[in-house]
Amino acid sequence: MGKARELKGNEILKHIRCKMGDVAPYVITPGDPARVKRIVEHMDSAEFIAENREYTVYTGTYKGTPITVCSHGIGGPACSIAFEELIMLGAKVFIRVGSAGGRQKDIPIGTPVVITASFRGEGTSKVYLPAEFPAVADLDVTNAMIAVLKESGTPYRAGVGYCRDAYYVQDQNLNALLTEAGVMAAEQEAAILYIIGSKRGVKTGAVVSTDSNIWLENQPTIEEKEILYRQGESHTIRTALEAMYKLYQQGAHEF
Ligand SMILES: O=P(O)(O)O[C@H]1O[C@H](CO)[C@@H](O)[C@H]1O
Ligand SMILES: O=c1cc[nH]c(=O)[nH]1
Repeated sequence: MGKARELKGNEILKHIRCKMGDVAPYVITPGDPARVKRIVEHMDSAEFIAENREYTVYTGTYKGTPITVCSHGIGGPACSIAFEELIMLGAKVFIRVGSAGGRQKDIPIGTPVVITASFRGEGTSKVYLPAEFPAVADLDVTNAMIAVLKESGTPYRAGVGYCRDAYYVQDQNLNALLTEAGVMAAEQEAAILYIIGSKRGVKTGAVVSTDSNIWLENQPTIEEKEILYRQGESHTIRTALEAMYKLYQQGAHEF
């Protein structure tokens, strides 16, 4: 396992602009900085730590669980920087709270999807580990999120995600193949998070709300999609926070 780089003294890291002591062992990472604020609203309290480029960071507690919320931006290079710097500062358990395109016809927009593993259709993760290595979420993190969704009776899906680089390129043959193989949702960061988790020895998982679905015959307007996505997002935020609480009770960060 490759260790994260060690820090020098009170070093402030270049991108997330945090230093030792700023980051909790439990980290929730949305892509969108605006989502950070919507997550933090549900915490007991949270302090603004730093804002630089696409990275906005708050640290606080949820039901006594020490949690940092840090946005990671869009795509592999941006998110890998956030994950690496957070790990250097002591992050141990990650949940990505994201958006994604539904890839099964029966997934309505606004559905929470727990990504249990991810197809590595992007470039960044291959710099860390060869393409044959599976991008898999930590079982305890995944199980905690599924338990929260089951307990609340929220309709959800769980399964393999499709992680990719080029948002505006659609390979229809690959899309059809992956849907046939049961892939649930397409997004751009879960595989990188899971591979960095394996490489650096931290626990990772992801829950996304679908904001679209390429297979729907009647495509909603962007405004209708946003309303449905936000309904799903409220479930993903609650799922991540409650899962972190469960994991903290289990001592998931003690390794
Ligand atoms: O909403 P976030 O978390 O950014 O996730 C998804 O949205 C972005 C693309 O619109 C990509 O980052 C993709 O992974
Ligand atoms: O990558 C992504 C993210 C959100 N929605 C999509 O359709 N694709």
